[in-house]
This record gives sequence, structure tokens and C-alpha cells, in this order.
Amino acid sequence: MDETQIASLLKSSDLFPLPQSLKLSYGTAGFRGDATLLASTVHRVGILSSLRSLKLAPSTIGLMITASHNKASDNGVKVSDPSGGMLSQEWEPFGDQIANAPSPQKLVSLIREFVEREEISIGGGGEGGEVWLGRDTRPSGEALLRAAEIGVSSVSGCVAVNKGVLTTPQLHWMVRAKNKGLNATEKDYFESLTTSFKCLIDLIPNKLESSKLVLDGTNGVGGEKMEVLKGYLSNLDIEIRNTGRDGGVLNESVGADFVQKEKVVPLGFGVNDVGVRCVSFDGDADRLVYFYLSSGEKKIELLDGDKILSLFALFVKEQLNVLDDGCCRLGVVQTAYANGASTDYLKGLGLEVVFAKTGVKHLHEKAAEFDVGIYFEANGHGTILFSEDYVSLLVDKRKELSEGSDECNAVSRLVAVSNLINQAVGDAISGLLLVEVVLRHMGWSVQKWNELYKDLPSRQVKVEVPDRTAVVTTSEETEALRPLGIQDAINGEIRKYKRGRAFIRPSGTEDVVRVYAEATTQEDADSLGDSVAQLVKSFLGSS
Ligand SMILES: CC(=O)N[C@H]1[C@@H](OP(=O)(O)O)O[C@H](CO)[C@@H](O)[C@@H]1O
Ligand SMILES: [Mg+2]
Repeated sequence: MDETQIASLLKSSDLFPLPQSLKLSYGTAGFRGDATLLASTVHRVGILSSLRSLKLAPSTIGLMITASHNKASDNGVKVSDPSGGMLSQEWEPFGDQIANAPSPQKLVSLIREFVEREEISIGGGGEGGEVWLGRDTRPSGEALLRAAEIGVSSVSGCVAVNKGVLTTPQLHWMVRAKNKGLNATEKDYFESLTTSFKCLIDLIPNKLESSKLVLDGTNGVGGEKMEVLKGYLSNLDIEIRNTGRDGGVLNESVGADFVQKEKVVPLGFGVNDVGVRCVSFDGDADRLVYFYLSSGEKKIELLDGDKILSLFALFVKEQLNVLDDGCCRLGVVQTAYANGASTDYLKGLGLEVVFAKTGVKHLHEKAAEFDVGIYFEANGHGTILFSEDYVSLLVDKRKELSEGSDECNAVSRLVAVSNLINQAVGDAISGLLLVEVVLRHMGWSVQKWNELYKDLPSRQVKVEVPDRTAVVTTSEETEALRPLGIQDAINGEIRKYKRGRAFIRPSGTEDVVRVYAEATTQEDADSLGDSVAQLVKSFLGSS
């Protein structure tokens, strides 16, 4: 790094001093926190993104400003690698180091060391770097995006391109397309999704009239983008509520996280919606869950990520059965939060089920090991990954099949699904379109879909503790290794309940320890959850 580069980094870092006592970690999904404290973090992630782009030159990197399901006053930042996947985990420790560097001088010396170690060539006349920036609808997003732009441009030869308000999956999709040399605008995203959606609808053998779907847009970017998408589609009957324009607050008693965790209707939904198929997005539209009201009360029937996964798995498997394609390795990936009944159901279908740590970066990695890998977190974040080799095999196969035959239709469906469902990351918009197609294909109502299996009652509790990092778990997060003795105490509680299951882990996105409990009745699940939460408090102290 030459003197001019060092001076440029020092000058731009002076503009964004680190707030006192801020301690951040890249976590499950990037850096998150109170938006007023994040300018230095976002600026530094701008620098990191430029370095990543130079390291992998020529390539475009994505930088997304969002705090997803967290409250509106929070914000955050996460990075997309050129593949459209999450930032390589190998770079996360460097991200942590620079985000927490106490002074511009220390920051620059860390960057200097890293650039040398990684042999990144800056301003050497090689390929320049490019970072595409997106943000959700949070009011703090604009100023933070500006901080990111300044960070990106303080690295010589790197340019920041502001793509404005986007969902997280849109940005990931666009970055992936750009690096593959494909058309990569937001319009291309909408066109690609709607073309494959129409193709799948055309391939439905017995088309029935479809009923109305109601979307809870969580007062965020997802509702806004679904309104744009509606303009591209004639065959989707959808009503959009909680768009953010009707006075509601982002994620406040609305959205996928609220609906999935609380199991009650979001604001804006009520007695008039009994029996209607409804869907909720989260704040950056990378998660979706379906639900319906079975009575006039607030309680809902929830169709979570596990049920969406099961629906997708059935559909894909049905197509593979038509092809009699025993050589396609189809697998599903879940986390410890997956409802035990869903895992039993999937295994009962003869599917290979594997487990990963919480956070889509972990699930994505495992799903990519299959020809077709379906992954979902129970909270509704997931997608279907098709290996490139398998898609080309399908495309070649289609050429040999007679048009309109069952085999040809099955191949066409699979290829269309690979174009519809976001290959970069879980995407509420493309997930919604695929659920709608599959339900119509099966001729199923949301109630019928819900009957695939019955969820075991479960309960999630958040416990605020002085230091959540005191909880250390095994790699699949089902057992706590620290604090010493807590797992034995948890096991003691679990043993008291029929089909009891419970685990704890530190959240990667909130300053809490999470407790998950499952049992055969809701009372038992609640009681198990509460007693494990009590154990957490007594081992770690409450804050
Ligand atoms: C139990 C739960 O829902 N955890 C969520 C949540 O992570 P935590 O590390 O649990 O805070 O946010 C992540 C990002 O959206 C998501 O991937 C994950 O599934
Ligand atoms: Mg999200």
C-alpha cells in the first residue's frame, strides 16, 4: 500500500470515528445494532468489500444495509460474495477486527497487514474493484449507504454503485447475475422470476381457479417490491397489506419473524380473513411464512419454513420420480430449530436430511453438496439449489424428449424452478411464487397443505444475560458445552417430558441467549422452555 492510499484511508476514516464501547461481531448475518452507532462499521465494511472485490478481480461484490427482522431503529450491513452467496467465512475475522479497530491509525495498520498477507493488489493498474450497494426502507439507510460509498471509494481503483432500495435477495441475485455476465438489473430480476412463474403455471395439468392470497409486507421493502412484481403478472390474485405507506412501523407486531415466533396474526389481519391463505415477509424479504386463521381469534395456523420445505421437496421429488432419475442426489438441510415432526416427515419420504448450524450461510454450504439441495430454516429462510452440472444435464435431456410428454414436462418444470427460485440466497418473493405454483399444481388449499404433518408444539424464549458469549455449543448447536454443567441440567428438564427436546444458543443477531423447547403438548413445551430459560438465568445471571 503506497502513501497516497494510506492517506486516503486515514482521511475517510477520520469522518467516521468508532463510538465508545462499541463491540461488534459479524454474527449470523453481518453486523447489526442501533443505527445511530453504525456509521463507522458500515464505512469499514465498505473498505472490506472493495478489498474483497480486488482480491477476486474482476468481480463485483454486494453490500446490503439492513437489519432484517430487527426493530426499525436498528440497522446493519452484510456482504455478498461474487457468487451471490454470503461473504466467505474466512474473511469474517478480518471484518470483526476492522469493525472494532479503536482508531483510524490502528484500522489502517490492520488493513495494511491484511492486504500484504492476502496479496491484494491495490491501484497496481490491474482490474479495478466494484461494489454494488443496496438498502432496505429503514430511515437510517440513506446516510449509512453514503458512509459505505465513502468507504468503498477510499480504496484506490474501486467504485461504489448505489442500487437504491432493494430486498436483500434482489441484491444477491443481481450480484450473481453480474458476475456470470448475465443481465443484472432489477428489471431483469422481475422478468426472470415472472417468466419462469408463467412457464410453471402453463405446465399445470388441471388448472383450477386460484383463490386470493393476502401478503403482510411487514411495512418494509418486500411489500413495495411485490407491488412492482404485480405489474408483471396477470395470474396472481394477491392483496398487499402492511406496505409501510399506511402508517405502520417496520416489523412492529407484523412480519414473518413476529408471526413465526408469536404464532398470532400480524396487525392488519382479523376476523374477516378466517380461512384465507396469508403470507408474511420479513424486513428485508429474505424470509416468508404462510398462515391462516381458523377461528376469529388471534391465534393462527402457521406454515413455517419446514412446511414450505416439505411442499417443495414433494414437488421436486414428484418430478424426479417421473424421470426415474435415481442418479440425482436430492437432499434437504435443516437446523436444530426444525420441528421434529417435519424431520420425521421428510425422512419418511425417503429423503436424505442433514443438519447445519443456524444461519443460511451454513445451510447453503451443505445444500450445495447435492445435485438438488433444498434448505430452509424454520423461520422461513431458504431456497432450492440446483448444481450447474445437473441443470445442464436436464437441458440436454429435454432435447431428446418428445414435446408434451410427461418426462419432458417434468424436466421443464425442474428447469423453470431453477430459474424461479433464487440460486443465491433465500428469497421471499421467489419463494412465494413457487409456493403458489406448487399449491395450484397439487390442487391444494392452504389447509390441505397444512395437513402434510402436524407440528409438535414448540416454544422459543429469549433471555437477556450480561454476556451471551458465555454460551458455547457443539457444531450442530444441540448441546451446550459452556457454561459447564448447564447441559446436564437441561437434560434433566428434558427427561421430564414426553418427546421433550430443548437447546440453547447465543443469538448471532440480537444480544440474547435463545431457548428452544418442543414436546407433545403446548403446556409441556411452554413449561420446558420456561424452565430452561430459568436455568440460563441462574447459570449466567440476568442483565
Ligand atoms: C432462531 C432464529 O430464527 N434465528 C435467526 C436469527 O439468527 P440468530 O443467530 O438466532 O439471532 O437471524 C438470522 C438472520 O436472519 C437467521 O438466519 C436465524 O435463523
Ligand atoms: Mg431477513
